[in-house]
Amino acid sequence: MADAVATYYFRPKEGITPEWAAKAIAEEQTTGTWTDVSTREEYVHYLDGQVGKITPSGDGYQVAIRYPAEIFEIGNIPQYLSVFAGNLFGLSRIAGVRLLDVEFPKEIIPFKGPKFGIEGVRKLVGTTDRPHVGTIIKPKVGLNPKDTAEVAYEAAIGGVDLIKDDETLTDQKFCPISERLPAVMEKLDQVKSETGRNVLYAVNISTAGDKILERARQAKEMGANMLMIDVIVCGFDAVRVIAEDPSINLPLHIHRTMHAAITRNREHGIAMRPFCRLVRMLGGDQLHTGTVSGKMEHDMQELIGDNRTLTHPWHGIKSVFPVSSGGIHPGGVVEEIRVLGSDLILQAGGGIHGHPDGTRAGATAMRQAVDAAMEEIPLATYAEDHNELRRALEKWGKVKV
Ligand SMILES: O=C(O)[C@@](O)(COP(=O)(O)O)[C@H](O)[C@H](O)COP(=O)(O)O
Ligand SMILES: [Mg+2]
Repeated sequence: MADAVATYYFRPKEGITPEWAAKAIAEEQTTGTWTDVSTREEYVHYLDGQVGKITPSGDGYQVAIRYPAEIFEIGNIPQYLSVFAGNLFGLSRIAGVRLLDVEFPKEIIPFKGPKFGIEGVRKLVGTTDRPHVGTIIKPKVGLNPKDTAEVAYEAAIGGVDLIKDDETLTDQKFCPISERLPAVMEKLDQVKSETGRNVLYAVNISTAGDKILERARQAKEMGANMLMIDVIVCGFDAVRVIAEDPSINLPLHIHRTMHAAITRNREHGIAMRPFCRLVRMLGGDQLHTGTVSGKMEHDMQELIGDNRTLTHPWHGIKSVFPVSSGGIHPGGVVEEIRVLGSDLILQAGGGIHGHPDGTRAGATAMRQAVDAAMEEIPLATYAEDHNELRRALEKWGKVKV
């Protein structure tokens, strides 16, 4: 069986050699600890982590550590994470260590991956190559089910392909799923009969581990056409549980709220790339990865690589739609598409509901910006005879990255 290979950036503390630090990581994550122990029988050494070539990188070093496939309990994602992303982060003689990526051999991926993927989601929405436009209901929380459905209708009739709950909205008393979901789906049925367009609504089913499957099944019963999971706070395996359930068969929109506590620090933590691989193998159909023009901290080269990890051929597993979200507005759309391509979901909350003429105009302005980009017409030119876009550019301007 092929091994898994994890690549780390690390910076040893003063007086500690990179060789010592790399070995400490490999030991800590496999059969070793801080001192030699008499109980480590010869026959366990086939599970030892193997330190690869150490190369200088910025203020620190990069190293690839090989983990024998036998160390993994096949299919147990929490156990996988404990090996390549476990205690190593706490080792005091290492000033900082960041997991950059993991090469997973097929043998340790007994999962089916996305049920829909980019192709399947495009089929549901009826597109072939243009980016999808999505919106997040704003304000994040507080609206009652009736007003939520009204906002959803305005965004859908304005042209969005996707509507989603915000990451903090679940089943609170002021907007219970049992009222919100049917109300929104009724409005989307109305949009379908008025326009022929099939708009997806990602209802947020994030909840406790022992409840999430039942909540997903109930949402399906209530007519959901897409589900949303906050993967970091729910746990990666929650995605697998929902994706693998044959009775659910709905596309999964994966939000990564809390990720930045782990991914943002370039000296210490876990980059987004390993999370992209996990979400892809476990069955997420869409995943937030970041923007090049928005409000959240981002690194363009890392982001391009993360999106490639979701969309490029990989062990025969379906692709995942990257979601560019967070401070997105029509003035940034052209740059997002120029840098990240058109297999992309451009998602705007403030950038749609903050439009001077309201949600419907905001949605239309986003679609117009996408059309301008796809037809390679300068945004300002396109805005001359597209009023919604013109008004958006007046308010937020154009972005250049
Ligand atoms: O709450 C928000 O901020 C958003 O709804 C965006 O709203 P706006 O469009 O109004 O900014 C999303 O949660 C972020 O995109 C998450 O960040 P990321 O995609 O980086 O995980
Ligand atoms: Mg949000």
